[in-house]
Amino acid sequence: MTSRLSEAFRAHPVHLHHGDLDLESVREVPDSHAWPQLDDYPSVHSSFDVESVPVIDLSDPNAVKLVGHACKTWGVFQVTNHGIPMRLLEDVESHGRRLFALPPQQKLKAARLPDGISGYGLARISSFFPKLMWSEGFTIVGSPIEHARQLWPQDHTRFCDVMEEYGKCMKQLARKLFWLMLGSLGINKDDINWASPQGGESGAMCAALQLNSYPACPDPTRAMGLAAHTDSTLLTVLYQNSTSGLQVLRDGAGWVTVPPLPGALVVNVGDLLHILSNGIFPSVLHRAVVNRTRHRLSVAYLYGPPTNAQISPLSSLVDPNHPPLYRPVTWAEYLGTKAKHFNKALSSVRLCSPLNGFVDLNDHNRVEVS
Ligand SMILES: C=C1C[C@]23C[C@H]1CC[C@H]2[C@@]12CCC[C@@](C)(C(=O)O1)[C@H]2[C@@H]3C(=O)O
Ligand SMILES: O=C(O)CCC(=O)C(=O)O
Ligand SMILES: [Fe+2]
Repeated sequence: MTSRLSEAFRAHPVHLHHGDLDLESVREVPDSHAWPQLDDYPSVHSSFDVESVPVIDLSDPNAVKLVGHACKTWGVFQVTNHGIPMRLLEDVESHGRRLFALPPQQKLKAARLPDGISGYGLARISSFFPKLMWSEGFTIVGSPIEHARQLWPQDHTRFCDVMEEYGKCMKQLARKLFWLMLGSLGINKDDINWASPQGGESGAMCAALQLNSYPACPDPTRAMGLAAHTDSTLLTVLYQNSTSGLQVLRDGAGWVTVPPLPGALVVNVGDLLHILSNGIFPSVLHRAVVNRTRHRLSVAYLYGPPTNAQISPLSSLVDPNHPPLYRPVTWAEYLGTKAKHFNKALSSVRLCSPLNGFVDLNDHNRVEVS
């Protein structure tokens, strides 16, 4: 059976009520958006006493080693000298702003369908929480042209052109990052048949572009921008504007803010790379918090394998002391599992071998069997 990324959610429709609330204009956090226990872990802001997310210069001759270390210890890092022109980042940001600044009724014309993947709407994961998040999103898979026409009947091409160019540049960067990450594990292009430029027999690599908008919030201590999650990707490349909000969960340290650095991009390991690395790279839990005075925008490039390629722990990382921790799964299947089980998706594909002793979840450590 073959399927496309856009079909991944056919079997798992989510019916989210978009509501009539315009977050831009409310003066107080309404009950529908008030989260009772926001701080399940203490929040730390980068300061001298706390380690911060690594920043890696991609032109550094040591880049492979640095990337490998960051992936093993954090599952996230920032990159500079990544080759994406600043002008393009600014254009994507301004077109994103232009989209979210449209009147609510106009945006809803491009609403994501319950069983669809692209379009405007609340984060898919909203259905798992009793309270709504303080954000709006717009997801692009393939061409955004149909939705853009709904948004701007007279003038949709500028938006489409910028997003298309951004997608192309991101694809190259994501590919480069993917091979740097795997290179650090001693894996090269001959070791994975589905990852050749044409995708071997299973088709080309797939991706989604996610624009996220977080309006300023009258009481950020009670609202959640985007609830804690891991990405169902191989890796994600995130552009965040100059307003901070992204936080990653660090073992033993709590939530660590990833500070926006001008021109830098945030790269995180997703669930599928965690599986591929047989647990060596943690899929980092992250969330977005909101700001009292500033509107925040982020753009995530969610990079994955061909939708029907079987992803399983790489054979060179498996031996009697390191049994495979996960069963093979396709991206299409995994997205369905995520739609159903959300943060338990990863443990649901974990092999419960008596050897590895039912270790649950993305435990951030490889299980050593002696
Ligand atoms: C290719 C993807 C990956 C998706 C689903 C689909 C399109 C949109 C992505 C996100 C983006 C926002 C967080 C997330 C958790 C969500 O709700 O939508 C992501 C999800 C995933 O990584 O699972
Ligand atoms: O806005 C952010 O910083 C995080 C966005 C994110 O995690 C996502 O789109 O998957
Ligand atoms: Fe994410």
